[in-house]
Amino acid sequence: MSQQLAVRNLCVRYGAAIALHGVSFDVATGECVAVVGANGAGKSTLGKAIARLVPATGEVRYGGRELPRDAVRAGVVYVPEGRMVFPQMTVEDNLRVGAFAVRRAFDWRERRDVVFERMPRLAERARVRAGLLSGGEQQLLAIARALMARPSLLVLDEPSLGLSPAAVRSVSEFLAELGREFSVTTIVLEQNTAFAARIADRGVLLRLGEVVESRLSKEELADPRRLQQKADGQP
Ligand SMILES: Nc1ncnc2c1ncn2[C@@H]1O[C@H](COP(=O)(O)OP(=O)(O)OP(=O)(O)O)[C@@H](O)[C@H]1O
Repeated sequence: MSQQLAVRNLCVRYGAAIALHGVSFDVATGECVAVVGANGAGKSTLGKAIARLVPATGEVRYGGRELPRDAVRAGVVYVPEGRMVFPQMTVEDNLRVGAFAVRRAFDWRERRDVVFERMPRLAERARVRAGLLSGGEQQLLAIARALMARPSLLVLDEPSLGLSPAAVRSVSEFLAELGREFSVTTIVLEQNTAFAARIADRGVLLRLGEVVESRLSKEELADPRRLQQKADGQP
């Protein structure tokens, strides 16, 4: 698999506070990589820095080139935590807004049909106001809205946050197939390591803004004791 994303020596400061400190890792085309770490480790900051939503120093190279400021146009879309669908708008209109994120002219209806075909639960609720959907359905809608921009790299911030165990299961089932269904590379920023282990090919462990380990196996992701040992610097 070719290397698609190369993050090199990424640093982000919020005033005097350093949130990311020389972060480097790669993601290959079609991979699903989970970035895990405790509260405040820098996961969201890393996702936003990759998607060019916060100022950073260092390099984000995508497809061999420096990722431009307008990352969405280059195919990189960030889905914030907390779902943030437009509650008063229908499911379909939420998708339509997602298509407007890219300024290329294309038929949004065609893309909607592709998304609905793979997400029948949303298709059945096309005319329902998004605020009436369950938490899990809203999370799926947030992902679907991002897919409307036809990304090649999706950065998902805590997709399991605030969901019931059943909703976590249905979102993880969808995400596990996402790469194949939509030819998309995925970075999932997660505190829920059991969820991360279910969907990701491997993990990157962050601690206090630094990468502790960039090649965690699925088995390591699923083992909280092992992760804690690594975060504590034990071999
Ligand atoms: N806008 C901001 N201004 C100042 N400090 C910030 C800002 N955003 C984040 N931080 C700080 O940067 C550090 C990393 O935060 P970040 O949200 O990236 O971590 P996280 O791993 O995503 O945490 P969580 O899992 O709690 O969402 C934290 O110490 C946080 O307080």
